[in-house]
Amino acid sequence: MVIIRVALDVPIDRLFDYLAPDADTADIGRCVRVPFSSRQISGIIISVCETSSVPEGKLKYAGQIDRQTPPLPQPLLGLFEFCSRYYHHPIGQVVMNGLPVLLRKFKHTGKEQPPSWRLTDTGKSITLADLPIRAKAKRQLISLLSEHGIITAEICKAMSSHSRKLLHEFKDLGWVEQFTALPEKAVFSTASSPAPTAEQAQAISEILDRTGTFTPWLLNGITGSGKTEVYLQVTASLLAQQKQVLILVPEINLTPQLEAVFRKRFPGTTLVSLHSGLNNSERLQGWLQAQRGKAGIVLGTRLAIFTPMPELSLIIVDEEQDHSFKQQDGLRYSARDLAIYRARQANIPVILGSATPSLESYHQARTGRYRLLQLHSRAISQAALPTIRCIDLRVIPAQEGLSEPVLDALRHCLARKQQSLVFINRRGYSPVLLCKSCRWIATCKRCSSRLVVHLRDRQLRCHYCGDQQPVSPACPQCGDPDVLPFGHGTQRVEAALIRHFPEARILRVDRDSIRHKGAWQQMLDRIHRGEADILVGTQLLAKGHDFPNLALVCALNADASLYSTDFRAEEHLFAQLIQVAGRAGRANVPGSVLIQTEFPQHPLYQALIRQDYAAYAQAHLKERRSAGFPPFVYLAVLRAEAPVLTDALEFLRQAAALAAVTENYPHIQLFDPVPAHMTRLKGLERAQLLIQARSRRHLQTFLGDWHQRITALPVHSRIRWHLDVDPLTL
Ligand SMILES: Nc1ncnc2c1ncn2[C@@H]1O[C@H](COP(=O)(O)OP(=O)(O)OP(=O)(O)O)[C@@H](O)[C@H]1O
Ligand SMILES: [Zn+2]
Repeated sequence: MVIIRVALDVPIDRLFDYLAPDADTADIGRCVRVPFSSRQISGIIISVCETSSVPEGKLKYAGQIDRQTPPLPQPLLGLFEFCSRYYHHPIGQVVMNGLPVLLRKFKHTGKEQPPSWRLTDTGKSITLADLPIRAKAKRQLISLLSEHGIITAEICKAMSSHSRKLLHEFKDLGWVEQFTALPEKAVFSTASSPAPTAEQAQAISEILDRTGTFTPWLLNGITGSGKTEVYLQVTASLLAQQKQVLILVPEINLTPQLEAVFRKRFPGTTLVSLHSGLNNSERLQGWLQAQRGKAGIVLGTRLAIFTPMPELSLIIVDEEQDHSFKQQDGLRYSARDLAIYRARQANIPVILGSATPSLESYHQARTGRYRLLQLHSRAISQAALPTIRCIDLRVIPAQEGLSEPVLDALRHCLARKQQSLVFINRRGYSPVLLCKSCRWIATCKRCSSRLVVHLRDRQLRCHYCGDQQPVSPACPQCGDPDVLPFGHGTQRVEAALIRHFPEARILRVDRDSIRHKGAWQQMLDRIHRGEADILVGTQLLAKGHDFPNLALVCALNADASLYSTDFRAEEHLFAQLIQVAGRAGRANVPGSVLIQTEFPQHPLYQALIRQDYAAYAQAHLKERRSAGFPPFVYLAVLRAEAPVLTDALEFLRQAAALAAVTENYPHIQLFDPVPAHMTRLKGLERAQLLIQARSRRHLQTFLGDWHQRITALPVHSRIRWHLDVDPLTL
């Protein structure tokens, strides 16, 4: 009896058994249609076996197995399994989350290029003497393999079915493996690559010295130090060996630029770009090219970590500190952390690159678990780090968000025909609508948030749930017509700048202005062509960009996140300001940065002025250690939401009671359930329970056991809950 064990996209953490008389081990990793509670759904075959815990009479027959598409390779299945175990998320949902939609739906278009066979290292050590004289077919096959190195798909097809079966038998023994041949030798345009600086050369050679071994590198290079060039030259060397490279970037907005740089450098290499902006068929095509080894480079956002790449030899995670690498709903995985796992699994190097690494990664590098590579100076010899100065708003007031020194500096830049960037991390016109008489503030009905004024379309909008309503002409509470926008967003600053500099070409870049397709690329092109003098932008413009003529950066409302309750807020702000400051003076024009603040003496700004990431990180790590925060402890959060807050809290109390912490898990600390920082979201009340452990192992052992018990709790359908391992926000 042949039974297949299938991962299905259902919220139950186990595999499902089906009868499949025609299946064999070659079907592992293939998609299959199966009956599931009166419907047919798709799943992935995880294993093939002969027995099941389900009584024989109750087993159903599987439907069609998709043998057109190559099966998911074993390492990818291993990654899914790890991900399911580590994040305590149902295996079927993890697998299905990682696959292109069309593959899940059986609607693939690509024809399979059958893989070839070759001996593994174990296989190479097998000699004819190891095989009985009678086993003629086996002996022939081994001779054939050792003589030719490989058996191509065509030869395999021409062989007898018995020989083909033997190949699969050899595979089970670990003697042979299947692989998909890479296309002809990759071509690069070496002409366009600059001679690396001494620091770059050092980094490149150290990385290349350790290809083929699991080595996590932290490439900590200041802004403009040419980290990209390091990625490019290491990639060039690996492509020349017919290998594949995976590059992860935090945001879809960063993919086109990096993609352009890589395409230009490697015109003869197939580069697949995978990000959330693709349609289903584009995603599937890219995925299949990667899986068949045709794509030398895969570049994408976090989901790309699940791309099958048979010849994967390097993973690069650019801007590794970025929070977008962590998915914030459903399967809450960190693509950066999975990259480390995957690199270990494939025994290859992984480069985490950043000017301001996360404290977690920096700590790993300082304690020797990651290897640290540093680039201390800017790559272009004339370029230096910008000078940073604080403007004390207590002494020098701002009007419409802009202080006189900022206006002066902008004027100066305009006169010299240089670009400037006004950074304000808040879109809309103003973040608050306030009644002067009764202090009423417009708030969202569904969230604990204030409504943002979007003056152009005269709307109040919730940036959390998207709800909107017209700006009311009078205060709904007291009737006073004097309701006013309070505080500044990008639109308001743009309007003020237009008044101050009517002759300047001002370009606002935020999520509202890049909404329609193609707008983002058009804006970037305009900036690069020098068709904008003053850029007003949010964090969209803060990182990764290389605008050579940008001389001035002014940060307006940075203080907003200085005294946040979130223990990561400061780290995040420091990184963001270093990033945005780093946009200035990247080429031949010297850069300067002005920061408007009411707290110029704050240690964060003092460290920023010195642009000394290392000193800042070390001081902060000390604080984290004494306060008992990551990376010195390991966290998980159990979150619950319900229409009524007490229900959510009650559920968490029940869950806490299941933990029996003190007896079985002395290394685990459970905190009291509390309302979430943003208690109401999209009409639901949210609460959370923090779990802390001294080691990852302790945390995982506990969570595995606890999660099972919570799953077994009878929970009212009004309550939704999830576990977030290594949460970024509390
Ligand atoms: N060896 C080199 N010689 C000359 N120019 C170089 C060299 N390496 C990089 N550059 C140039 O230096 C500039 C900055 O490089 P890049 O954008 O890679 O910096 P980065 O380290 O990624 O910075 P950030 O962290 O700010 O994104 C680019 O214009 C790049 O072309
Ligand atoms: Zn809302």
